[in-house]
Amino acid sequence: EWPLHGLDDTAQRFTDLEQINTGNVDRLGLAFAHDLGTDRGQEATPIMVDGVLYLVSAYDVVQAVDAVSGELLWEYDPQVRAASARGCCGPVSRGVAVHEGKVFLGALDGRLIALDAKSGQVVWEVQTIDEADPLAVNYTITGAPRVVGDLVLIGNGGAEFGVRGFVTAYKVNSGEQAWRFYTVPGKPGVPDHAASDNAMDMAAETWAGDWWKYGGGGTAWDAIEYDPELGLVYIGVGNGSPWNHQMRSDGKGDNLFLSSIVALDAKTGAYRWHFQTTPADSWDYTATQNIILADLEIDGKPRKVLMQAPKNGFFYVLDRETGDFISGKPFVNVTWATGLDPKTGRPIEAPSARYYRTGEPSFQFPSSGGGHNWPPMAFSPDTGLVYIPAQDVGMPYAAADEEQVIGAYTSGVAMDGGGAMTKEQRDELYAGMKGYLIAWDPVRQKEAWRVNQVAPFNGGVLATGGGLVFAGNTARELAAYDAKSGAKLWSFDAQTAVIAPPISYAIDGVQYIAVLSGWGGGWPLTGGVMALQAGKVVGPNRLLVFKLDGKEVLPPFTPPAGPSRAIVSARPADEASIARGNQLYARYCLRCHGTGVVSAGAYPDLRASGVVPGEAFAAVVLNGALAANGMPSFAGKLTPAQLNDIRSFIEARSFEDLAQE
Ligand SMILES: O=C(O)c1cc(C(=O)O)c2c(n1)C(=O)C(=O)c1cc(C(=O)O)[nH]c1-2
Ligand SMILES: [Ca+2]
Repeated sequence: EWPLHGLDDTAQRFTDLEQINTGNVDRLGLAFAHDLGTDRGQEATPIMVDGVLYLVSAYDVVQAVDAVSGELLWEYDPQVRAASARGCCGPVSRGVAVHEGKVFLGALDGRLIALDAKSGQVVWEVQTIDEADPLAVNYTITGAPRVVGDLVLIGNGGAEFGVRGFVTAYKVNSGEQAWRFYTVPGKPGVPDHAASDNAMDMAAETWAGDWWKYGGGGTAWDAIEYDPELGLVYIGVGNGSPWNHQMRSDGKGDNLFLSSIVALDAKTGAYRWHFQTTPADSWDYTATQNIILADLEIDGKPRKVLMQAPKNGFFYVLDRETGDFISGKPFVNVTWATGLDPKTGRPIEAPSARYYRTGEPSFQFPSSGGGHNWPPMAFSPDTGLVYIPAQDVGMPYAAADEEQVIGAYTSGVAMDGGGAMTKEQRDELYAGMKGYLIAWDPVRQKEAWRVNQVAPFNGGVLATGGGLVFAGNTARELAAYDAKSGAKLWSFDAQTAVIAPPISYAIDGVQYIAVLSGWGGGWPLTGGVMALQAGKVVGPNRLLVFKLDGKEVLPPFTPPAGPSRAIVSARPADEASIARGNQLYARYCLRCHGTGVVSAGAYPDLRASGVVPGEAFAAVVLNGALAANGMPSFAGKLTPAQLNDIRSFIEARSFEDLAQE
């Protein structure tokens, strides 16, 4: 079975199944494919219990599927399409949790929902966000809930818009709240009456200014792990809100517990220890990335460790009993820091890194997308290696001078819609982008091997007792590699990108590999041209299940043609309007419609949208004509004059890229 998000409490994503192995993986074939019926990103780890796969696809649609036949047993749709423009990265989910006959779903709109595992009927649901909070509309849930004893834990996202992060534990049977832990302090003098109270007194000493206006950030939008032996829960905490430390905290203090791993008492939520990977985060360097527990021999002594490869580019090994730093080294190109203090693990920052101090734009690796993002890494105790879907992508950081707007992208970093860079600058940025599967030795803190991918932002990883590593990629494949050498032994044309992590299970003596295919999440939405590096990779979303000698074939698929024709016959004349439109586009539109108004395929390409030049544009953007499809109304946020500026910018980009001779 595959009962927990990371398979078991170690969350190593290592199955000891070995029927499929290095000697026969070339015989691996499709057992069945199941259409998910949605058209956005697939990020979830399926859960397999009692012969049933529990999936959650885009828009949080949950399905129970027979794990041998592929028959759909039931489906539950929480109806979150209208909320799908909330959050940074599309209507994605990283999975459900299944426990004693219940399926738990964290829905995009903030609800935690318990379903009956047999029927898919709702047993209970709670709204985890305080709807009276003026920042409430900025919250989302994309992560998988985690069951810990008789509690189910869930965090949230939204730190690109202005929120205050927290994790809440609910009783599995009733949905009654057991405890809540805030990750950053609230407004001074306003008590929380939460499990985090004492820790927040300590954390508040590391903040300055009036950060609570923007919430401060610290969202726990992905990793929550549990060590039953120690009774500790480990929470991966995200970036500051806004990113810009000057704007958030007057440029003062480490801002606990941003970009930290925090250990809590599993029963009460009380603080136990923390380790901060990026003090005073200013780059969206979350420490929400997946956490793996292992027992490693280090300097001749057995150590209970926890491992993480957060966005900031350093691979960390910590003592999971105490939070003590054991070791850390860069696993990708890192320019914002020159290394870590060998005793404390505190980064030694490059002088240019804090763009708000220098007043200069500062080009740094990794970008806000991270050296490693949410696609989970895996650890094989057989090889002693961690397998990381990693990347080198740089990014120009500069302080924003305009006022930040709650409810829009509120990073405090100057955003460019993709119109201000010269072609040379863009080419340089794009040429530096690389994606890898890196095998990392956590004891020696050294790379063992790496596979070069076609483009960055590739799939999560599964390691197996058959000596294999499975990972999808943005070049439309699921692939298997030799865990010792990285040699590519097998691949399958999935007709679309595979970014979700594969799982494995066995039924009646047959081992299966299962994965969701489908592209979405942050990169294809915002990346624009950059995200097209691997070509057009949006295709049918499916559950794909493989076994030895599987004989099924996918129906043929032809990717849709790209946009071909400009929507205007001349570039708009008003350059000032185009420039204003570039800024407005960056703040309101880019996160779905892409840098430079280039769609990587997940959403309509506005450069070729007949809606933009006509009357319908205002109906869609200001009056919510397509709200049911997830395109929200921007009434009250954008004036008709601003809409005109956005139109000018889109038309200019359309003419630049698509005008016919
Ligand atoms: O700060 C946050 O609250 C937050 C939330 C999320 C999310 O919930 O998906 C992402 C991020 N940040 C983020 O920085 C990021 O790179 C990211 C990528 C993705 C994705 O699904 O592809 N989500 C998120
Ligand atoms: Ca973030």
